[in-house]
Amino acid sequence: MGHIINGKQIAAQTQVSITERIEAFTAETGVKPGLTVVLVGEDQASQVYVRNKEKRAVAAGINSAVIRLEATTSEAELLAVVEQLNQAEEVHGILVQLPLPKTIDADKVLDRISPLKDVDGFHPINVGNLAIGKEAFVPCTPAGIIRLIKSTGETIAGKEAVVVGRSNIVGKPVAQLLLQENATVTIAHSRTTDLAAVTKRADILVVATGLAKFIKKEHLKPGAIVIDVGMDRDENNRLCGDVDFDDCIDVAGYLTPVPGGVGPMTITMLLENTLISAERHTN
Ligand SMILES: Nc1nc2c(c(=O)[nH]1)N[C@@H](CN(C=O)c1ccc(C(=O)N[C@@H](CCC(=O)O)C(=O)O)cc1)CN2
Ligand SMILES: [Mg+2]
Repeated sequence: MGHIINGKQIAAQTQVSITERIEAFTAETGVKPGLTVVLVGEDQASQVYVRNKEKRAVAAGINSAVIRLEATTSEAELLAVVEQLNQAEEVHGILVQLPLPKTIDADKVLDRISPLKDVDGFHPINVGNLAIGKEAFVPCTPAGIIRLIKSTGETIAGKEAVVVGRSNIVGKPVAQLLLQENATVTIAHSRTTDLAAVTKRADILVVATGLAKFIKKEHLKPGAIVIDVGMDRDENNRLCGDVDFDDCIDVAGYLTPVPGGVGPMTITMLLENTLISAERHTN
């Protein structure tokens, strides 16, 4: 039976060390890292995530604020809010919660966030800097995935890593990070011919397809580290991942559960990015 990677526990442990670092930073500089999250509309899941971000940020010693805007907010109004936050000295991190209402062009909004405060790592400058190995804010979910892989104690360098999914917020950046760790990286996607032949090569398999229980044991190399980024609903409307956990746990070497795997690390990495931003803004 494979080991379950307990993301909830690793996230909590990591939060303790980030809290200590924030405490030391604030004691030394008199500056409290500041994070402002902007939430537009009534999306139920987003409300929960934003509340969790606020709670965990406060617990870590971050000055946390949430700006809640009506679903009818115009793109121009949202851009004006972002502009204000770009100028606000006490705000080190800005995060606009996704998804945004369809009436707003999300790319336009993300492009307007100062790259120096872009703790989500979604701004094209940060995306580009990550790709060329320069200092960048690393997107939170991919950063958390690397921590979870490292928590196994296995080396990444030289391993075959396969990422299934090519989104800008998970697939592409996690592939960049695995490459930085000297893995041999393949990105597979919905148009990949014979997916199982590709995934079976993977010592490290990261799955971000959005398809419930899509990956079965037939897709795995025995002993692989399998990271499930999915947040889907099964036939009983229960939260599940892109990997069929029960089918795969006996073949995988390590597997993240859903819930309790990748998700909790996303917020932890946001706290770390906020601290990093405060450090960069403070001489
Ligand atoms: N601006 C951003 N928007 C969104 C991001 C993001 O990183 N930046 N990611 C997701 C939402 N998200 C954080 O914002 C997020 C999603 C899920 C979790 C999490 O801990 N999930 C739990 C399960 C929760 C449940 O029961 O529903 C888990 O996996 O254990 C944290 C953060 C989209 N938007
Ligand atoms: Mg999870």
